[in-house]
This record gives sequence, structure tokens and C-alpha cells, in this order.
Amino acid sequence: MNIAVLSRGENLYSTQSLIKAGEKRNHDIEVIDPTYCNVMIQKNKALLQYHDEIVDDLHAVIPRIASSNTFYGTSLVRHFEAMKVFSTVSSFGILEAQDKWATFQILASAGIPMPKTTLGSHYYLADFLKDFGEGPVIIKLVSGTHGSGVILCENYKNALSTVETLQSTQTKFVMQEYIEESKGSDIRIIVVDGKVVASMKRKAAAGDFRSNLHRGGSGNPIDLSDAEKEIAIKAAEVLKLGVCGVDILQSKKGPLLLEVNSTPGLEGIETITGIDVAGKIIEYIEKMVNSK
Ligand SMILES: Nc1ncnc2c1ncn2[C@@H]1O[C@H](COP(=O)(O)OP(=O)(O)OP(=O)(O)O)[C@@H](O)[C@H]1O
Repeated sequence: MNIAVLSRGENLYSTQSLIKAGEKRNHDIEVIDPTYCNVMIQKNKALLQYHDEIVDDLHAVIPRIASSNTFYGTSLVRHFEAMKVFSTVSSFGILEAQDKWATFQILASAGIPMPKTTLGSHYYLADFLKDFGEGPVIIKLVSGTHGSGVILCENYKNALSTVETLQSTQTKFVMQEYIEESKGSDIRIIVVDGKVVASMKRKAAAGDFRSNLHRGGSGNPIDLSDAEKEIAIKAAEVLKLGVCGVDILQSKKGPLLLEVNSTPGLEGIETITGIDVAGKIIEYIEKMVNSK
């Protein structure tokens, strides 16, 4: 099978892990850098040129689109969809998962539990902010990643000045209930082909409330409850993501969805759990392409 990883980082752990897993199963696996792709429509047909060659022999693609490249990255994946090349994630899923607010709107309609969240519009925010009370509130950028752009405001006054600053720079953000009892930890679940294949509990470094491994957090494998599994599987299904990372906070009210990542990093989860997630992704591709 001819498989391409759509990635700008050939040497990144995740890309290399996918290459190794593909080669181990005797597939031809290459890395396509989205920046060198030219997408065109000619005679009502979607055509793709990579460097100076037309690409027409791929069976599947594994998009690893950075959040900084959502517009062109999504357009490229949509192009592969038009060319009937199997993609592990849909262009719809990449687009919506990149926007935390859009994710929440879509998943709320599917009945998935989430922390109380309000979009930071440009009007009357002082009033909406009061809704979160005098205590701590989380303010986060709609397109933040790796924990940057997530602010814990200790009280209403801190929150108000943060919100006013973001408004003045026209930055898109949400205000969110702070789930104090999660105590600086969250759960990362990897879903492949509608099944949970790996999960870990991440804990923030001392003094931080963000459990991202990129921020010095640490992780341990975890056995999930049925409710946690159900949230992850449902979120992946609704967002049409054959592969994704689903982050969950454990709260007094039960598990709450935090976000969905259409390009989950593989290094942390494979190292911490010892599970060959890349291999599961290749098996998923084999199943889908062979059933066509
Ligand atoms: N409402 C909340 N209550 C408590 N902790 C939170 C809340 N929101 C975020 N956190 C903490 O901050 C971390 C980063 O938040 P979030 O996952 O929303 O940001 P991100 O930048 O998108 O991270 P990622 O790299 O996983 O995409 C979470 O892993 C969690 O530990």
C-alpha cells in the first residue's frame, strides 16, 4: 500500500513512528510536506502536484496538520477526500477540533458533558463573566495548543482585566469554569477506528495547573471508566476523526470533555504506555483500504 504522512516535520517522533510502523508492515510510506503541495481543479477533477510531480498513486494519507496551518492543511485533506484517497481524519474534524469553541458547540449537541464555557464576544463581557462568580475562572484562547494560551485567573478582578486585554487585541477566547478538583491533572485518550487504544493520566509540574507534557507535566497509564471511554469514542465519532486524542477532566460531576486533538503527539503516549499507537493507525488504514 502507498501511504503518505502529511507533515512538515519528517524527523519528529510521531512521523518517524508512523514511518517505522508502515515499513514494518511492508507498506511504501513517504512524508509529504504540505507546503510543497499544489492543489488544483482541472476538467472538474481534483489534482495534486507535489514538487513537480502529479500524485495519483496513494491509497491513504495520515494528516498531521499543525494548528498554525489549518486553512491550507484542511484544504489539502479535503483535496485527498475529493481524490477518494482514504484519510485517517476528515477535513471537517481537523477544522472543528482546531477551534475549541466549535468543538464544544458540536459535541454539546451530541450530549457530551463539558465544563461550563462561554465564548468571549466583544460585548458585555463583564456581565457574562459575573456568571462564573468571584472565584477562579479559566480563560483560554480558542486556538491555543500545548497549554499556551490557557490562563487561570484567581478572581473576578483578575479575570476582568485579562478579558479586557484580550478584547482590546481582538483575540478569540473562551471563559470556562475552573475544575479545581482535577488538581492539575487530566486524561489523554487515543481513539483509533472508534476504539480506545491507549490512555494516560497527565499531572502538572509543581506550581502549574496545566498538565501538558510540553509544560513539564508527567504521565502514567490509566484504566478508564466506562463513562470516560464513552465520551472519547463519541467525540471521535461526531467529529469524524478516525484517529484523535481526547482530553478529559475528572470532576465531582463525573468526566468532562476538555478538548479533542486531531493530531495527537505519539511520543508521550507510546513512551508512557508502551503501546504501539502508530501500528494501530496502520492497521486501521489496512482495514479501511482493503474494504473499499
Ligand atoms: N477548565 C479547566 N479546569 C481545570 N484545569 C484546566 C481547565 N482547562 C484546562 N485546564 C488544564 O490546562 C491544561 C491545558 O488546557 P487545554 O487542554 O485546554 O489547552 P491546550 O493548549 O489546548 O492543550 P493541548 O496541547 O492538549 O491541545 C489541561 O491539560 C488541564 O490540565
